[in-house]
Formats: sequence, structure tokens, C-alpha cells
Amino acid sequence: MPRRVLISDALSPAAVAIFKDRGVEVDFQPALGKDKEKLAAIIKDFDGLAIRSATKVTAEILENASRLKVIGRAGIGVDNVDIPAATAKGVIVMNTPFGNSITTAEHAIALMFALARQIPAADASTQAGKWEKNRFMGLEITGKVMGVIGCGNIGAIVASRAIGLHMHVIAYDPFLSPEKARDLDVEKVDLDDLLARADVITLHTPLTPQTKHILSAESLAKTKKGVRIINCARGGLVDEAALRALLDSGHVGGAAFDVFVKEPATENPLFGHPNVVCTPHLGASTNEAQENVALQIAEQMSDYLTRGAISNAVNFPSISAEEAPKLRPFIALADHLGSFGGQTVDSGVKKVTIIYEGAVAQLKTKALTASVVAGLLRPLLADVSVVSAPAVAKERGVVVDEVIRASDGDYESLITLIVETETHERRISGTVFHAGKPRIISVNGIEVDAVVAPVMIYVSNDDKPGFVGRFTSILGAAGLNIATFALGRDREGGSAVALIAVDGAVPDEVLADIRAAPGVREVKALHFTPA
Ligand SMILES: NC(=O)c1ccc[n+]([C@@H]2O[C@H](COP(=O)([O-])OP(=O)(O)OC[C@H]3O[C@@H](n4cnc5c(N)ncnc54)[C@H](O)[C@@H]3O)[C@@H](O)[C@H]2O)c1
Ligand SMILES: O=C(O)[C@H](O)COP(=O)(O)O
Repeated sequence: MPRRVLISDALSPAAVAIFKDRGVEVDFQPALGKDKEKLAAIIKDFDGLAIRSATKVTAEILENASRLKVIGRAGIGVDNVDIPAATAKGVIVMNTPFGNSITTAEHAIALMFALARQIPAADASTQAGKWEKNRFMGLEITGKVMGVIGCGNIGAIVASRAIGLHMHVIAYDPFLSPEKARDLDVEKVDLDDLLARADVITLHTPLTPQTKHILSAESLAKTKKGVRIINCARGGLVDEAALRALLDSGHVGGAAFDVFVKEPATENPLFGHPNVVCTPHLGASTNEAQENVALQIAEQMSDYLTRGAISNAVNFPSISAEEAPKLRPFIALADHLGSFGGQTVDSGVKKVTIIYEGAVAQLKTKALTASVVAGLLRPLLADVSVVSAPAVAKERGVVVDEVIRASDGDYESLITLIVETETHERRISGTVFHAGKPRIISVNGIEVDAVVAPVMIYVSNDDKPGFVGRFTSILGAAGLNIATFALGRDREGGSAVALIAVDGAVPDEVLADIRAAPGVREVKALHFTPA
């Protein structure tokens, strides 16, 4: 079935062409994102949803998104997407982290000049025929101190442009390394230092519980008199009411805001002040940036939907188009190992350890671990996917450990799963040969060699004569055909395991008959779905 994508925001039409070129059907409805009810009604028909900031992808929308696999944000901020809800549903959320950074940085610089020379007010006055030459006394930017709060992609570009304007740039960003600060030629400072010294403060952090009101009444009171404040990042970083009070008192010399606590902002505490300049979230709005982000997101989403490649996902590790085919058989193996574990546990899982040995350890083990955990949890919980599994495991208190080792055995690649429950530990290893078929090669330390099949019977028993004959006659009597039969034991007369692929469902009575056979310790019917 062809993949279908809905574009529900004003993306550049360049995205449509990319989707079509890649064989993805596309429905372009640029205003739909603002209509929650309509979006909720039609989302069930789509594999992908491409958005900007106007579409709010809430848990309610996601509830109806039965077919959705990917949400693509043509831009940076994904705060309009309920990421935990998307993750819980197994939906990948990806963005374009760099496509509009230059444009947004340029907007911050434009707003700085608009404030420094009161350009909007001077324009309005001049065009009203007033010629108020004495009213508009400006601020010279050269030699002034710019304080950058959040020196990531956009903050760093703003800093470099400001340095080009002969400003001295100081930056507050706990995650900015001294080396990076040196490379950027900015002075790394603490927040109080920045507040005390900056003539212009510009914000470039995401909105998080830590950054909400980073410019509060208290911190704004520590700023230099006459400071100009620019917010091109997210509404809520600045306490708007507190800023208005300091603009009114004359302590703050001006504020330029592109983003607001409530958007679309039709009213706001800052509106109407003569030293305030506002734009309607235009930071990313240039033809160049919009073309960039639309092309990038359409490519990323198509790559995921048609080839399984993942880039710039905020809730899953990246997998390139080259890696995806190499990873695919191991994803299947990882899922089967987890599924084996999940179908054979009989009490709560406490800890899962996954050991990667040899060549497989060089692949994206995070994605493989997510597949193991998904396979493990699927028999126990409904609706777990490779995207949601790590979060579900964490929520349930299951510890997941990953171990990477060089190969010291017979296999080029080996994955071992150890599942610890309240009562016991189970250990299952598997590999993939060149044909790409996942094989189970040991169970609880006993070597077997079984290609994974859709229906299998797992038996653990005492290594005594007569078991195989008894087993085959039970299956024969039930009319159940054996496809493959793999046996292993730790030593003569010790413990044995059998993994038998059968051509049909295993009735409960058959399992009961096997369980009643002498020396049988454990019997399970196992079901494996192609991953
Ligand atoms: N106005 C617009 O149209 C527009 C356009 C693009 C991006 N944005 C927004 O701009 C913001 C920055 O984007 P970016 O691409 O530079 O992001 P980024 O992730 O590259 O940089 C964010 C920086 O903030 C820093 N940071 C995080 N917590 C901090 C804290 N408590 N104190 C100080 N610094 C902290 C991080 O270390 C990081 O360096 C985002 O919120 C994004 O959504 C707005
Ligand atoms: O985070 C972003 O990329 C910006 O806020 C841009 O938002 P927009 O795509 O709605 O203009």
C-alpha cells in the first residue's frame, strides 16, 4: 500500500514535490492544522504528518492516528507535539534542527537594530508626515555588550554576527564548553554576570522547566538600566508582565519579541509600549529557510517511510539509509530474542541485559536494544512498539543494560539477552548468518541451532532416552507437522533443550501431553512475528 502524508501547515510546496518524487502520496492542506476537529477526523488515513508550529499534535489527535508512523516538524521547536504520547504510540517525531537557524539569528539581529534605532516607530511617524527628527535618538551598537542566553545553534550564529558588528559577546549556557566558547570568541559567564553587564540580552534556549521565566521579575531587576531585551526563541522565557513593569518604569530601554506566551498573540502585556517591537513568530520566515526545512523534512519523512532510515528524530536514535538494510536482520533477531524472553517469563521482569559481541556491536545498538525491549514487552503489554518500548520499560521500573564486547567466540555477531525476574534468570543468544535469517543459538547456556519460525515449541527436559520418540508421537497424533527440530544438551544425562518449528497453532492439550512426558521441565508454544 502506498504511504500517505498529510501536510497540515504552511510548508513550502517544495515538500510536495519531494514526497511525490519518492513515491509518497501527499495531501497538502496548509490551514488544516488550525482546525483540531477536522485534523482529528482525518488523521487515521495517514502514515505521516508534516507540520510547522500552527498544528498542535495533542494526545487526543494521536489517539485517532491509528496508521501514523512519523511526525515531521519543518523547523526546530517540537513543543507543539506531545512527544510522550507520540512515543507511547510508536510514532517517530523528527525535526530539522539547522534549516532555519541562520534566518532566525538574522531576525534577532534585525530586531536589535529595530530597537536600537526605533525603526518601526520612526517609520510610522515619518509616514504620518511628522518628521520628528529629535524624538528618535538611537543607541550605537559598536562596542556594546551583547548577552546571549543559550549559545546553541542559533545563539552561536547571533554571537558571530554580533562580533562582526564589533560588539563584545558574553554568553550564559551551562552546556557551553570552554573550548567552544573560545572557538566562538565569546566570554562564558554566569547568569548574574550577564544580567549585570549586557547592554542587549538575546534569548536562544528552548522553553523547559529550567528556562521558564529565566528572565523573571527578580532577574530582570539585576539588569543594567536601559538594557534591550530580544526574544526570538520561545514565549515564556521572559515574565511578560514583569518586563512590562520595568519598561514602564524606564529601567528596561526596549524589548523586541517574536514569540509570546500565548500564540497567536492578539493581546499581550507588552503591546502598546512605545519601546516595544513585536513580530508574529517570523523568526524562521524567509523563503530560503522555508525551502530548506520543507525539503529536509520531506526527505527525512520519505526516507523513513520508504527505507526505514531515521534522521533527526527526537525520540529514537538515527539510522542512515545505508545502515538500515544492515540493521534490519539484527532488528528482527533482537525482536525475536526479546519475544522469546517475554513469552517464557512467569513473573515480573526486573532487569534486562543485552550483550552485543562482534560486528553487531558496531551497529546502532540503541535501536537494537529498543527492539529487544519491544519484543520482550509485547507478549506482556498491548501496543508496545520499538519507539515506545524504552519509555514503557522505564515507566515500569525495568532496568535495561547494554554491554558491548569484542567477539571471542565462533560467531561474527552475537546478541545475548539476559532477563532477570523475581524468581529466575533466562539467557538466550542468537545470531544472523549471511542469508539474513535470525537463529537462536543458545538457551540458558545450552547450545542449539534453530532458525526462528512463526510457531515454535520450546522444551526443556532431562537428557534421557525416549523423549524425542514420545514428543514426535504426541505431535503426530495431533496432526501437527514438524518443520525443523533443534536439540541441545549441556552434557550426557544432564539438561537438554529442544526448539521445534511446527506448521500450525499448538493446541493446549498437545502442550499438556508434552508437559506430562517423563523428564520434561518446561514447555511453551512460542509465536514470532516478522519484525
Ligand atoms: N522565532 C522562531 O521562529 C524560531 C525559529 C527557530 C528556532 N526557534 C527557537 O529558538 C530556540 C533555540 O534554537 P536552537 O536551534 O539554537 O537550539 P539549540 O538546542 O541548538 O540551542 C539551545 C541552547 O540552549 C542551551 N540551554 C538549555 N538550557 C539552558 C539553560 N537552562 N540556561 C541556559 N542555556 C540553556 C543549550 O545548552 C543549547 O546550547 C528554540 O527554542 C527554538 O524552538 C525559534
Ligand atoms: O522552532 C521553530 O523552528 C520556529 O519556532 C519556527 O516556527 P514556524 O515554522 O512555525 O515558523
